[in-house]
Parts: sequence; C-alpha cells; structure tokens
Amino acid sequence: MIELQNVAMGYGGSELVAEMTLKLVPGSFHFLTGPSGAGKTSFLKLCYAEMLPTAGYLNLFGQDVRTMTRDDIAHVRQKIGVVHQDCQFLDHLPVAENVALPLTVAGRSVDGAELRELLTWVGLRAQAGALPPQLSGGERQRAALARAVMMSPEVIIADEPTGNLDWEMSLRLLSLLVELNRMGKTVVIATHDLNLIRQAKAQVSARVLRIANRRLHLAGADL
Ligand SMILES: Nc1ncnc2c1ncn2[C@@H]1O[C@H](COP(=O)(O)OP(=O)(O)OP(=O)(O)O)[C@@H](O)[C@H]1O
Repeated sequence: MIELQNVAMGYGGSELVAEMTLKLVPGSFHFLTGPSGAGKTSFLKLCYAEMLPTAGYLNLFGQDVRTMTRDDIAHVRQKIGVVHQDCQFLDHLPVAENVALPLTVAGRSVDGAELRELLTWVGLRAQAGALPPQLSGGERQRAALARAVMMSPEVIIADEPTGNLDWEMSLRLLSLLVELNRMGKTVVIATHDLNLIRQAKAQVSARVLRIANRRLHLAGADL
C-alpha cells in the first residue's frame, strides 16, 4: 500500500536521504528511529504525499505519486490518519468537535454515538466538552489519535506520539496503537524511545526502520 523504490528526498536541492526501498504492507506495524534531524518526519510526509520524492518511484495505494492529481492526493489522505508531533487543535472548540473535525471539514455528518464511542475508547469521554488548552499532554495525544482515526483510515502514522509523555501514559498510547493494528490497521510510529519499541515488540510483530547517514535501513533484531 506504500511502496518506495530507490526513493530520494530533500529540501531546496539538497538531498536528505536517498536509495530508500521499502514496502509497507497492509496490517504491518513499523517503528522508525534515527538521530534527530535524520529525516524521520520527512519520511512520514512522503508516506502521505505531503512531500514528493526528488528521485525514484513512490506508490501510494496502487498509484504512482507522479501521476496523482490534487484530488487523488486528497483521496489518499483520507486513507491515512496522522498524529503530528505537535498536535494542534482549534482551541476555541471543545475536544469532541476537534476530534470530529476531519468529518465536518469533509462535509460529512457526525454520528454522535460513534463519536462518543471513540472518545470513550481513548479515555476522553469526560473531557468531551473541555477546551484543548485544558487537556494534559497525554490527553492531547489521545485526542489527536482519536481525530486521526475519525475517518476510519487504513494507515495510522504517528510522529513521536509519546515524546512528552511519562512512561505510564506512553504505554497507554501504545496499547491504543497496538489495538488499532490488531483491528487490521497499518501502523507507522516515529520514535526515539527504544523502551517503547521493546515494549511493543512483546505485543506485536513490529519491524524497526532506522534512518541514519542518509540511508533507510531495517534495524537489527537486537532492539
Ligand atoms: N520544510 C523544510 N525546509 C527545509 N529543510 C527542512 C524542512 N523540514 C525539515 N528540514 C530539514 O530536514 C532535516 C530532517 O528533518 P526531519 O524533521 O525530517 O528530521 P527528524 O528525523 O524527524 O528529526 P527529529 O527527530 O528532531 O524530529 C533537518 O535538517 C531539517 O532541518
């Protein structure tokens, strides 16, 4: 569903990472690690066509990105839920409305029962009416995850979702991502947290990718 062959990416004419060849198959669970600035966020952006390759072949959901129109890209993005590193919300809207935003922006009606179920699943039912600035870091991340799964995406991409969370909250978020994977979703998580990766590997069959020295590698099984 996401396939790269010899892909390079970069900014302003300078190459950040090259020779990336990889297949992310449906239902897989991947971690992405590597030093700060190596290109993890940029790689994730390739996966949802926020960034385009500077060389090579990138296929998203069966289509070559070079042939995609804006509508095709919008269509692909509906299949991918993204939890950004700095999850942003509309601070004047209650949590429930923020979570439902992808649907309302797409002009689709919101099923109140489904929304309540989703908020309950991430443990934010009681905070449905709160405003985003009233949430803790862990609550914000869980609200961002709920928003990302609102459109029932096939792929969930999370960029450092546990970056500012304590261990207990990190585990809680991880268990939600593992649960989504068990439901058949493809999960890709960029993280520096090797303990989180070890913890996940006890629960799911996860592959670990690493970007370093301008290349994307499959990390060793010793993690
Ligand atoms: N829009 C942009 N324009 C130019 N350079 C950029 C842009 N976005 C990122 N970069 C640069 O590309 C490099 C990789 O950035 P990226 O955010 O992908 O790394 P990362 O591995 O996710 O880092 P971190 O772990 O610190 O989040 C960095 O040197 C960054 O400064």
